[in-house]
Amino acid sequence: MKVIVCQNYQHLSDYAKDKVIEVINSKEKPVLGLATGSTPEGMYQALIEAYKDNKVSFKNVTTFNLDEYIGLKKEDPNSYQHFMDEHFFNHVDIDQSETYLPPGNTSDHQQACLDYEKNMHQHDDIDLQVLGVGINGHIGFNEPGTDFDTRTHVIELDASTREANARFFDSLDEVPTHAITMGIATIMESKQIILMASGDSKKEAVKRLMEGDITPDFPASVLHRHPHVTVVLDREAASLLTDDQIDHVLD
Ligand SMILES: O=P(O)(O)OC[C@H]1O[C@](O)(CO)[C@@H](O)[C@@H]1O
Repeated sequence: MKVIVCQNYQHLSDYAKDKVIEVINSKEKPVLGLATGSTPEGMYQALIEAYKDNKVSFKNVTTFNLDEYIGLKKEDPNSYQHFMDEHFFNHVDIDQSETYLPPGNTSDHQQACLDYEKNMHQHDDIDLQVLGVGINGHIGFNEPGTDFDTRTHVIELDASTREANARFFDSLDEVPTHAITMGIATIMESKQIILMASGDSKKEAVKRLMEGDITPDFPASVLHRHPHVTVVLDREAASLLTDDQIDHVLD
């Protein structure tokens, strides 16, 4: 696991943008794993700007998102489909029939999980998976206690996750109680992973990631078992790390 510390959120977003472009330019038909949440917003904005400057094209890119709330329609402003459309897909030349999210509003969610996995297997493995991390260590919506061998599945959201995400809804009651998420085994099949964390609220999670045991109680810890993970932090998120836990501090 390589740990990079950037000076601020903009630099972190640019670093992640460069990584995505490098992967896209290294393959004829790249497959990206994408995340939602506040953390990757700056990266998406930087990618849109790079596209407008003719520095990258998404024409041949396929994307699989990590997760989606159960019970929200695609058009709901809080659905992750809506997030991706607004923050990224609608602003670049990606073929939207090659952008996939787990469906959160079907009559049979178990079948939807199987179908999502099947679809992923019909494509090449994910070349680069973008991850954020929850304050409780979740990756995707794999909450503490999730087995490391899980594939795409339905999960009940932790109270702390619903509270953290309530900022996007009118009230806590409106935050869905369940979601569909790629499983931990699904995520670990990606060829390369970049995990971003920004801000003071993530410093404890980052410290635990670097110092704690590898345990389902802290799902992000599984990433120590992956051969190609880059953790990109801003100074606040890295503020509890010691110098020897950091590989590079970028100017
Ligand atoms: O980037 P944020 O908004 O802090 O969220 C962190 C993580 O939490 C989730 O949004 C789920 O709550 C993930 O998709 C994300 O990676």
